[in-house]
Parts: sequence; structure tokens; C-alpha cells
Amino acid sequence: MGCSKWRAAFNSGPLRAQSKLSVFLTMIFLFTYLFYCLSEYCESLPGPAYQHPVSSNDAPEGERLLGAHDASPESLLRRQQSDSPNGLRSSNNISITNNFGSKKLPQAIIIGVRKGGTRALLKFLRVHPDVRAVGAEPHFFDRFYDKGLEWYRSLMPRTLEGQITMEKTPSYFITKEAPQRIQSMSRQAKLIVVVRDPVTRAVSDYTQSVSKAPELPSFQSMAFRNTTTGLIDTSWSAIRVGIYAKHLENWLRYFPLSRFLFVSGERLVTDPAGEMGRVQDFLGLKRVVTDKHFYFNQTKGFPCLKKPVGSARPRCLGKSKGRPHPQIPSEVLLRLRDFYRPFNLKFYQMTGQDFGWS
Ligand SMILES: Nc1ncnc2c1ncn2[C@@H]1O[C@H](COP(=O)(O)OS(=O)(=O)O)[C@@H](OP(=O)(O)O)[C@H]1O
Repeated sequence: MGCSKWRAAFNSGPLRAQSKLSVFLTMIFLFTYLFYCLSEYCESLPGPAYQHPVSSNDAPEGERLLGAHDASPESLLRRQQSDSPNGLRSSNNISITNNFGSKKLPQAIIIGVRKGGTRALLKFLRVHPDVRAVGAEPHFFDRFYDKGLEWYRSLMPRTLEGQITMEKTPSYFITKEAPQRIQSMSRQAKLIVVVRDPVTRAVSDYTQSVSKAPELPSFQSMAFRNTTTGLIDTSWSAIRVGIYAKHLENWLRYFPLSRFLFVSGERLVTDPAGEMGRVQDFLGLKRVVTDKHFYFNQTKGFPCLKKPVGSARPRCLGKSKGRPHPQIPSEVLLRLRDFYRPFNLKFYQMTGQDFGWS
């Protein structure tokens, strides 16, 4: 049979119908394959509905913080690269390079407070498509300032026009030099402070320390300088961090109050969507992260992010967040409440917000 005859047979009759069917089936197969590949890829992107597959976010503090195992800034950089969008890993561990956009210095920083709920806030913020944040804590303005701004910038994820670069290092809030250093980077920086009842915060801080060093003395023997007189030991960092008014005074020497947002650590647990609304407004972002993104996980006892459809990846924070606290005698807690009361009132006055810590 000549070519023209083949063509004629192909364009008419059962052969034509068969070939159309096979083209149709091939296209369905290709689309399905493409869709599958794309959704696998998307899961590795820090986009609105997905988190990094191997995120340092939820790793225990000791593994996440610089200094726990390998304190060199270079090791942080290496870990950043494996955690950040620039060194993405897809669900089947294939590295995907993201060379879009450029690395910028952060426009917004979560500066504190330690054990306030800073990790939860960052995790929730990273759901927003216009937020790109470093997973680990860079500690640039307290520990590695001598590395210079270019080193700091190199840690940042790449951002596109309109996206905000962020990082969180809760120790900045209590670092004397941090406000002046951040101001010299940018007077326009937006500063977010997650605050929590200083008594609960102190117990949370102690819980973390004792989990790493079980031989530590009891909370009360560390909290008091003199148990008979009830004199509080303000040199203990677990106590000192909670004197928020004192630390804020230092910051206000360099930044006006309008550059700060104070997030309630308590409301971040009871009403995460409400607090996230305030944070997104402050950052000038569209309110993308809403109550649709959260559910209350009974086992964890905390709000978690809803899983994207088809993913089994847990979206609660890791085991080091929301740990049970040791029982502290009520008279010790009462004494601490008395101690913090005047500082809390001063803090409410300075911020114009009543956080309701009794
Ligand atoms: N959604 C959610 N899931 C788990 N944990 C949550 C959440 N929201 C706030 N928190 C509270 O965050 C506390 C830890 O605070 P930080 O993340 O700032 O700690 S750290 O400074 O980074 O170590 C942690 O303190 P502990 O309860 O003492 O472990 C939590 O109470």
C-alpha cells in the first residue's frame, strides 16, 4: 500500500477513530503525569499551603540553634542551604535549586521573646506566599555581628518583588547592642515581639534548660537569691528576660513605638487566626493566613496548621514546643507574680496594650 493510501485509511474509518483514541489517552496520561510531578514539586516549596519537607523549624531547640553542635557560622549557612528554598529537597529527596529573585536583608524581624511562641509565629507566617524566612536562628545581631551584613544577607532566602524577607532570633530582644545594630541596618525595619506571661515564660525557659541538663537545681532554688526573704535573683536569665519594660526601654531609644508589633503569646494559642490577622496587617500583607489554616490538635494541646490535601506530613510544632512544665509550688509562683506586676503594668503603659497577666 502506498503512502497516500495509508493516509486515506488513517483519516477515515476505524483506524482514524483508533488513532484519535490513542492520542487522547496519551494526552490524559501526560497530563496526569505532569500534574503528579508538579504537585510533588510544590510540596517542597514554602508556599501558601506547604511547608519544607525537612524543616529545621520544628527540630528541638538544641538542634536548631547555632551553637548546639557545631557553632560555626559556616555550619549554619550549610544548614540554611539545606533548609532554605535555595537548596530545596523534594519529597523524594532530589535537590531543587531556586535561583529566582535575590537575597535581601530582612525587612521584618521577630526579635523576641525567648519561649514566647516565636517559632509558632514564624511557622504560621511562612504559610503566606509573600513571606520568605530563614528557618534557623541566624543570631547575627548578638553573636555573629562581626561577620558583616553581607554574610547576614547570604543567609537569607531569595525573594521576588513584593515578598518580605524575615528571620527570627528571640535573644535580640534582651541584647543591649541589638537595637542600635538593627537601626544601622535599616531604620524602617519592622520589629515583632511575641510576649507571654513572664511567670509562665520563666517556667518554660527552665523546662527547656532542665531537659538538657537534668541535674539542674529546682526552679525555686534558682529563682530566689534568698528563699527566706523571697528576694528574686534577677541575674538568672529565666527571670531577667521577663522584665519586658526594661528591655523595651532600650529599644525605644532607637526605634519609635510604631515600628513594633507586640503579639500576645497566649492569644497565639487561643486565637491563632486573630493574632495572625494583626501580624499580616502590620507587615502590610493581604490577610491570607486565616482560621481556615488552623485546627486545634487535642493530642498536642495546641493549634496546628491543617495538612495540605494528600499529604501526611505533620504540621504541628515539634516535641520541644508545648512541653509539660514541672509543678512549681504556688507560693513561688505568687511571689514571682508580685515581682513582675509593676514591670507588667509599665509594659502595658508603654505599649498601650493590656496583656491580662494577673
Ligand atoms: N501552636 C503552637 N504549638 C506549640 N507551641 C506553641 C504554639 N503556639 C505557641 N506555643 C508556645 O511556644 C513556646 C515556645 O516558644 P518559642 O518558640 O518562642 O521558643 S524558643 O525561644 O524559640 O525556644 C512553647 O512553650 P512551652 O509550652 O513551654 O514548650 C509553647 O507554649
